[in-house]
Amino acid sequence: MEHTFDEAYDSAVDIAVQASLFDDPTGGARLGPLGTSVRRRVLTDGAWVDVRPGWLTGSELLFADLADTDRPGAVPWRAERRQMYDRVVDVPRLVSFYDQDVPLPDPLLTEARDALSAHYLPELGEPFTTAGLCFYRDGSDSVAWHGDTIGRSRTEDTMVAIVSLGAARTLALRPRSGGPAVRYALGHGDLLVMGGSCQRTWEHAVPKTARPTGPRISVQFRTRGVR
Ligand SMILES: O=C(O)CCC(=O)C(=O)O
Ligand SMILES: [Fe+2]
Repeated sequence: MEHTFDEAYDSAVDIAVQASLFDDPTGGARLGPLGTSVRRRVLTDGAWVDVRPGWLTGSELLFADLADTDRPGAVPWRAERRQMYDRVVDVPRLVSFYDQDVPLPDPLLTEARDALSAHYLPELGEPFTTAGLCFYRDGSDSVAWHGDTIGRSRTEDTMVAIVSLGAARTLALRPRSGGPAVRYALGHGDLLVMGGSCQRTWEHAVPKTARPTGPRISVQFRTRGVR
């Protein structure tokens, strides 16, 4: 029997995928190095953004686990109302917050947090301790313009590290002092870190989109006493 190159290639890929799913409890998800693969963009007013595209690869199973509400240890997703400045607003997305010392819902998230803590320790001076998870079910889920200014971040510089899973969504940032927004399309496995004065001097948002969009989960790692 003759095989074309493509058929032979396809079956080899099938076997490789099945083998990795079978052998590896993470389903083949991997964190790449940080180091010099992280690119910094300096914004105005002492704010900056670091981006590391594709930091996490092969994370389809991780996404499915975080989205699955029936499995043991499932993420306790809840609808959110949030105090923003002087108002309480409806936030159309699901959230879950893992405080310091609460085990994260997947060992890969613990690995990610620890890798971020190690990479940023010289500059940040403290580890990332908490994880906020957000679930944007489709393009009509979003988060309005805000800074993460609850706690020390109201007055102090800090870092918020976001790992994005699932469908790509835009994370937009704009200076509070006025001026153009900057936009990042955050796709599967991308890392974005907001640093310096970013929470105080800039705002960020995940805008709604009319384009058909699959679900996205974002994981935000923060330091102690920062929301
Ligand atoms: O989903 C994101 O990437 C951003 C979430 C966010 O800004 C927040 O929860 O404070
Ligand atoms: Fe935020």
